[in-house]
Amino acid sequence: MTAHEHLVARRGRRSGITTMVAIHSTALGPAVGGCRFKPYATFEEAVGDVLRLSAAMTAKCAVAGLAFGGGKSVIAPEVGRVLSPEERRAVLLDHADLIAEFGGAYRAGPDVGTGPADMLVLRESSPYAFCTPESAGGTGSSSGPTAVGVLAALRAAGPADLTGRRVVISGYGSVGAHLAASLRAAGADVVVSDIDPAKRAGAEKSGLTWAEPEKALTLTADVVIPAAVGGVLSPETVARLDTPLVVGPANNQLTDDAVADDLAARGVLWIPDYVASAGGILYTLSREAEGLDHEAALARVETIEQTVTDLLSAAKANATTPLYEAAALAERRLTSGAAPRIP
Ligand SMILES: NC(=O)c1ccc[n+]([C@@H]2O[C@H](COP(=O)([O-])OP(=O)(O)OC[C@H]3O[C@@H](n4cnc5c(N)ncnc54)[C@H](O)[C@@H]3O)[C@@H](O)[C@H]2O)c1
Repeated sequence: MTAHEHLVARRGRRSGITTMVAIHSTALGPAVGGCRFKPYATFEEAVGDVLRLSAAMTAKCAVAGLAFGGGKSVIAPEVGRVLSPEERRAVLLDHADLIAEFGGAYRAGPDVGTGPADMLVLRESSPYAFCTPESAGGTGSSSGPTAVGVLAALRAAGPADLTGRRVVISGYGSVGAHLAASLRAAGADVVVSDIDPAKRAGAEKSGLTWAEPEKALTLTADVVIPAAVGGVLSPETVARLDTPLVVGPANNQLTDDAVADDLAARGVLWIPDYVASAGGILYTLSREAEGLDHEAALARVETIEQTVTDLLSAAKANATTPLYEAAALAERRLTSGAAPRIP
């Protein structure tokens, strides 16, 4: 894929905290991507993350059929620093100024560490933030539609009937909780896991089985769903997987693209994260940028099922992996400069 178009990092004039915006591609339209608010051990680590995540957004939008490009932004307070509400607001306003300088070429949404209320603060400087709270006219959290998209991908790749099937979800957060509820309602035996032990009681009360986080991904299961952080699929973890299928919303699950070949060699079907996790962005942009209503936007999220079906057929016909076919599809759309409008 092509090189990045822009990377700007700035120390905020109000907060003194470093924030950055990376635009990977605007070939199909303005770059969209979440604003991640988290401490990084080094500046280079934050830069690496924003570059990787923005490139994944280009592929996510292209494969989803959106006329948008890929971007991402990061707010990186020093490790261990606890921000007061005033300091948090100050750094968000600093970041909003940086976003405004791009004149709409980058548009932010919530990501790890930010939510709809933060998007409202970003909006104070420019209109370039999605997912403000519903009370403020936005579409709020996109975790529900993201879960709907993961379930659509699972329908294309997994067992037709989930009754009694064991599904392990690593990360019992917003998307993980939506998925757990839907999968349990579909009759699956759902195991959840999270690094936050406070979530255990609620999970067990909802009829879910709890697993320790360090073991979750390698449990014997019909489906494993990474729904926490990136970088969880490495050559070492893949060698210990005991499942035929991995599909989930966590961004950048592979430590390296070559891990997709390790997964295939072990007979594990892995649905590329940027394909399975596109439900949130599809829903949000369909509503907020294209003016579709709730039902029409959700119907667009469901198109992920057909996208995954097509990628699996292509991978079978060409003896490749779904990642190879997804990357090739993104590249074709980026080179032609057109994202086909998906109804
Ligand atoms: N929310 C969305 O619309 C959306 C869209 C696309 C992709 N994603 C990605 O999906 C993932 C989940 O998103 P979310 O909105 O549910 O986030 P969230 O922050 O609500 O939940 C993540 C959960 O993972 C837990 N966690 C963190 N590290 C863990 C570990 N090592 N093992 C187990 N649990 C761990 C956290 O305690 C938290 O409960 C993230 O990677 C996010 O980037 C989310």
